[in-house]
Amino acid sequence: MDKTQIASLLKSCDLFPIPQGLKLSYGTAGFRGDAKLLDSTVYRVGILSALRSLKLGSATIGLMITASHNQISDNGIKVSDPSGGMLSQEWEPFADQIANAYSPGELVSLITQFVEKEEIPIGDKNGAVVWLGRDTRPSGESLLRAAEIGVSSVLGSVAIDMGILTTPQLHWMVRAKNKGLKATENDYFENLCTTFSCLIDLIPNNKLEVSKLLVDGANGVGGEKIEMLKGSLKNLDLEIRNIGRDGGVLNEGVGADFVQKEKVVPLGFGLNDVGMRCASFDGDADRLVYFYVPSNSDSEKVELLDGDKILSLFALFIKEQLNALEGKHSRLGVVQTAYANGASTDYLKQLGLDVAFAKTGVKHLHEKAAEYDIGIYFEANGHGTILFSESFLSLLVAKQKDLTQGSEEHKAVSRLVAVSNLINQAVGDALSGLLLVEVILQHMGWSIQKWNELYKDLPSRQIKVEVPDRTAVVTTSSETEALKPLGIQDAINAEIKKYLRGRAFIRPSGTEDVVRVYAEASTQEAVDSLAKSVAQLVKEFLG
Ligand SMILES: CC(=O)N[C@H]1[C@@H](OP(=O)(O)O)O[C@H](CO)[C@@H](O)[C@@H]1O
Ligand SMILES: [Mg+2]
Repeated sequence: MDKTQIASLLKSCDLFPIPQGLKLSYGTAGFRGDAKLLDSTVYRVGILSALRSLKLGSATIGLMITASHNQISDNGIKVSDPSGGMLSQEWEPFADQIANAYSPGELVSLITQFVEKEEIPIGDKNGAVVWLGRDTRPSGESLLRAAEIGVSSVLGSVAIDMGILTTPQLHWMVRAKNKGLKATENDYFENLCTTFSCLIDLIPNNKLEVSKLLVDGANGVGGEKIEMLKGSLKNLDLEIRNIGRDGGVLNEGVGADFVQKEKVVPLGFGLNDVGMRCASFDGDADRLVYFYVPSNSDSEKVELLDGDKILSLFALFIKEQLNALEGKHSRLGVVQTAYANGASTDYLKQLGLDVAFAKTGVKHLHEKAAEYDIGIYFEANGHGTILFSESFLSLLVAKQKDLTQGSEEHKAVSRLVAVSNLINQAVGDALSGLLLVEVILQHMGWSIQKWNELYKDLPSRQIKVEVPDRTAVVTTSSETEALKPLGIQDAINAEIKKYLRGRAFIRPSGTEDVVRVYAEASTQEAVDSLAKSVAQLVKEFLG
């Protein structure tokens, strides 16, 4: 790096001093924390994004300012690689180092070393391009300015403010841009509408009366965006609640994370909605869960259809289309994490599917799913998507041209091609996921209750435990056994043994300052008691 570049960095660096004692880790999905403390972090990730773009031949990189399901006072950053997927994990240690570098001198020296090691061409005629997006958090606008300054402090780099977006919209746009396709927000919406309508037209004997779907927008960006889309969707009757107007607070008693973890109705929903099909987004609309209020309900409890159930519905539909194809045997695989309900895994295996497991965090699931011709991945919390390999998709497109129009095989191939265009292959996307669920339910002629009957969830419970230092918990690579603190796993095993179909594990969260406890057992009473005793052990060993 030459002197001008170093001077430019030192100058902008002075604008964003790092708060005393701040210690951040890239975590499960980027940096997160109290928004008031994040200026320096966002500025530094702006620099990183520009370097990443330069490293990859000035490809467009995405930088999203969001803290997803966290409380409104938090914020955070997610970086999209040119493929639309998460930032390559190889760059995470550098992200950690610069986010925590204390003095401007230390920061610039880390950057200089990294630029040399990675042979990043600063000052070449093509500069970096970084697209910035943010969710609806009030802190987003000023943090976005910090990101812009970070990007621009790398000579010749351009930051473009794409405005308020859902996380998956930005990832989709970055992916499309780098593929040389149309990549505006409007193109995103248009693609959803066209492919959805194409799938609707392929439904055999579609005479169904479409029943209303109630959507909980988490008082965030997802609610706003689906409201924009609503008028252009045929065959879908939507009522959107929790759009963030009427005084509702982002993620407070609403949203996919709340509904999935607490299994109760979000605010704005209740006994008047008994039996209705409902869907819930998280704060940046990359997660989707469904639920309904059961008719025997006398409380706020809901019947939850989580990511596992969405995965099962998708798998069933894709498998049905693949079965209609003659010739090539395709590799369809599904990917889950340790949080997947045991009953869902049994069900998927029973369908004859290849079920693989990955660590928590979509970056891990995505990587694994990309190994198949068609790989479907979902976290239980509702984050997931379907990946089609380039080679398999080319084969489908060629087949679609060759086959006789109107034949069953042609219809099946056309459905698969349309799914590959509808579903956001960059990253899990509540909007595109919702449209696919809706079209499949119409295709099957199923109500939400019928869909729920695919299998019955084993009772499960999740608890967050606050401890002085969550990093004291170290797990095996599968995350299902704790290696540290010493002795805790034996104690957990002793608890598990007391319960029929008992399963439990602990891991430190990568997005919140807590240790997570997950448990399953044959009855709700049993699982509550198992989760409680494991949480107690966490307190004893770490408290
Ligand atoms: C149990 C759980 O839901 N964990 C979530 C949560 O990660 P944690 O590392 O568990 O905090 O946030 C991640 C990002 O949204 C998501 O990928 C993950 O599944
Ligand atoms: Mg999210």
